[in-house]
Amino acid sequence: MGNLKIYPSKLKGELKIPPSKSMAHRAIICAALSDKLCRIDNIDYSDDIIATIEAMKSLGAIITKHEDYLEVVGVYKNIQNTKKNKMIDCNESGSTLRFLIPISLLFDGSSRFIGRGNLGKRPLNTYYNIFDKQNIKYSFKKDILNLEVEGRLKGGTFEVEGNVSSQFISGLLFTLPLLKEDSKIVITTDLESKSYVDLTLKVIKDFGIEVINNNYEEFIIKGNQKYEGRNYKVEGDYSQGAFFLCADALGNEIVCKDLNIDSLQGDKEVINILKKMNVDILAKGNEIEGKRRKKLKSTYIDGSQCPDIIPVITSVAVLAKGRTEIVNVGRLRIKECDRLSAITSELNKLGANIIEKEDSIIVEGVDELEGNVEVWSHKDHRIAMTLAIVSSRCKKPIVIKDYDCVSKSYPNFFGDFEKVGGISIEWNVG
Ligand SMILES: O=C(O)C1=C[C@@H](OP(=O)(O)O)[C@@H](O)[C@H](O)C1
Ligand SMILES: C=C(OP(=O)(O)O)C(=O)O
Repeated sequence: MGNLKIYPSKLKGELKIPPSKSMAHRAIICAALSDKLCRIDNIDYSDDIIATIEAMKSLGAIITKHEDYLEVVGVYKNIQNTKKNKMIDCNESGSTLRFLIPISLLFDGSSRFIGRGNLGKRPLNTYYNIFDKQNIKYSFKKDILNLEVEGRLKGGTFEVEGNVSSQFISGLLFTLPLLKEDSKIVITTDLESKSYVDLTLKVIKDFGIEVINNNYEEFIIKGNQKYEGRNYKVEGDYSQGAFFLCADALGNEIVCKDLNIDSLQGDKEVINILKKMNVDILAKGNEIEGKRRKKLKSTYIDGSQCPDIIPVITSVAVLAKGRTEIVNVGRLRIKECDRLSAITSELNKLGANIIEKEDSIIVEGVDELEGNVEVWSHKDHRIAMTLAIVSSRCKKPIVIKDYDCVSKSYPNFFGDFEKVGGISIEWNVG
């Protein structure tokens, strides 16, 4: 994996923010389960999206990649005729894995799920509990993803915790409408990452599926429904736009294009958080820009609903006056790496003052960051991108080790970074 040396520079210009990874996963899945030929526009072929495309192909959908759109022939009519032993490589994508496990149980034969990185360590117990109740056969290895499942999911009542990963709820929401029986999902704790459930409900509805949402406490799903094929355009990604809006908060001048101000994406919360920190947000149509007032102000942040923007928000808090407390973020430990520990150690190497607690982090703002060190992405795309953005405020250059993991969600991140004036060179640490 490569290392990149970044020289501090002011970032300035306009960027088209890439399409939403979360919305793209959902649109591909719905199209691939539908009864027609669908065209999905505005697709970025990140590693995670490629994993979902390949996974749906393994289940029998016919998917053709074009430069900026995807052609999908849904598998609906052939659901009984797929290969008996299916292999689904999720790479490092938690969404692909947790969405596809229940979907695979619509099909005959067995499915083996494999993957890389931290994926085998991310929790799946919610599904194992369901398999035990429904006598679905499964076997898995500890820590390395190698899960084999075989059986037919049956409708009924599914009790699911809401505070491990919303991806289990999404996975069931995709699958249960296609069963013969009616179903109900009962959420047994507070629901975190709620907006991702909203995104699932929105996209399945766009493809013709009806679900009754009783205040996020239970979801009522009639069986025997059908995904109606249609064309779909994926909107811009707030989780990625957040990097450049936070760059604005750090004193850069980037206009983010293609962000829908009416989006349901939970990471749009970056706007409210930055406003609280003394950043004016100027929105004109689909263009958004942050303008920092004199001094960044510390604040109190609840990260339970927007985990993916917390690393980059922390990098803003590092340079805000006073103490910022970021709470309810324990689930960041079960992402591509332990993100709480990674942001604490790497930003502190640059000169930040962050204390890591079990479920929160405390940031005491500093006036400047020294840089002049090697930092590590922990092979996590959101840590690599956070470190690149904060480098613009370091006094001296930094080296990011394993920077190329950005391909998981934003393959052209460093291309865009360079486009707005970022200066970097490949660096051989030796
Ligand atoms: O459904 C989705 O698209 C996602 C849900 C979130 O996961 P959790 O629900 O596990 O927080 C988020 O962190 C992930 O990047 C994408
Ligand atoms: C955690 C992420 O994705 P996933 O859960 O799909 O691996 C992410 O994109 O930050």
